[in-house]
Amino acid sequence: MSNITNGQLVPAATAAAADGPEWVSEPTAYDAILLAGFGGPEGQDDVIPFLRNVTRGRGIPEERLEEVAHHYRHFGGVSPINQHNRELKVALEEELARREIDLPVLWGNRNWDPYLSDVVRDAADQGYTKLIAIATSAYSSYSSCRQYREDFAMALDDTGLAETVQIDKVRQFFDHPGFVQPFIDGVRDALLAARAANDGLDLGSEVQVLFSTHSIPSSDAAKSGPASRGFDDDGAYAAQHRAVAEVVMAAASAALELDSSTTVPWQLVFQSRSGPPSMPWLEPDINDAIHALKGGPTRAVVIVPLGFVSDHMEVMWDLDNEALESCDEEGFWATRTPTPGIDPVYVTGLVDLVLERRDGVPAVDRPHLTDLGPWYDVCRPGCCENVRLGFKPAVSGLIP
Ligand SMILES: CC1=C(CCC(=O)O)c2cc3nc(cc4[nH]c(cc5[nH]c(cc1n2)c(C)c5CCC(=O)O)c(CCC(=O)O)c4C)C(CCC(=O)O)=C3C
Ligand SMILES: [Fe+2]
Repeated sequence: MSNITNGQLVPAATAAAADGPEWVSEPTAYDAILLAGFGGPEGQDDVIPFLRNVTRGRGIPEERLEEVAHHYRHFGGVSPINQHNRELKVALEEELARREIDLPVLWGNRNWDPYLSDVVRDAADQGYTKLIAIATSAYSSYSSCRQYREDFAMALDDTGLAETVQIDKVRQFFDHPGFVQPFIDGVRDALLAARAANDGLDLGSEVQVLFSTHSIPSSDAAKSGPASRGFDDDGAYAAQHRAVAEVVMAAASAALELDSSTTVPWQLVFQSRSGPPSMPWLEPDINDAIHALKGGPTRAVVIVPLGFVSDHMEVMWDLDNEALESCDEEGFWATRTPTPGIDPVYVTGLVDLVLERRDGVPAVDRPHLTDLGPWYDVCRPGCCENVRLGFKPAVSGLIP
């Protein structure tokens, strides 16, 4: 049976109504999990070809590419991200075995070996034709959701397997407890450390928690999420981050038993801006936000990599190197909290996401920590469109 309609791929079982309560897809007998990563270089010779893969047709200025190449070169041309995904694959396999769930985990990347096309071909060779994808990306936007869906469609097209292999994708998991809990633990521990290291620190005024995520072009932000939800100019992308940050602050404050009159100051900031300076991207930049704290009551800064699932290059360079240095310049005590990585609560949560999808668990029974969720199994028409690059076929989305 074909799952291509109007040039757009849709899964065999799609939600009936655009935004109705019945948006959950039907139970599906998946036969394998597709762990889909970003990919990264694994040696100096890989750096330039990798950057070309990522930025093809994107209008990223040459200076920016040279700068980013330098970040990779500094670490021997090796991004830690592939190793993270190898470790995550093993952790998922162990969790599946522990729960006696018979689903193999196949790993493929968008931008580097092992490429998605090769993995999809291998899957079909082994007889796996109903894949449930976990992309290592939690929020809604072109770069963090739709681009994965387009690359799945491209892999099916490249391999000629669009008629044979179905690729569905678990919902965006920004507000799933498995993803959020490691950030809550991290903020709690960081606030304790800040208090221990700074005599008489007033958590209600002298600390600043900076929730950092990848900046994206403002035009992508505006299109993130379904138009029908009526998000403001920065779209679902910013709204989801703000909502999760609120949950993290409330839970960490509760864990520290702060009295109800103490509100720890926090803000959402953006990092790793790329693209030409003339193109608007989400702001403020984390370094500008740190410098802007100068002259105020702030003595300690807690940096939370809320937009990232592991300590990859953007975390190692842009946060651990640049942002911590900005804090140092202003004389602030500073720390960076962990990413989910292979935290058991995160790994368990990812397996739960696969099972709720396999079993068609009703929306009301799906764990979610913000009012925005639980997010959709199947993306709404036009969700996370890229107005710069134009329409491309994508799996796991409803037809416009
Ligand atoms: C939202 C978002 C995430 C988070 C969601 C997710 O995790 O998927 C993310 C993750 C990542 N981004 C990564 C690397 C890069 N991203 C680039 C470029 C871009 N990212 C963008 C957005 C995002 N990116 C955008 C809008 C661009 C401009 C080009 C375009 O319109 O597409 C460039 C080109 C150079 C530059 O411009 O910086 C590189 C090298 C790595 C791997 C790191 C490693 O190797 O450890 C990871 C995990
Ligand atoms: Fe990126």
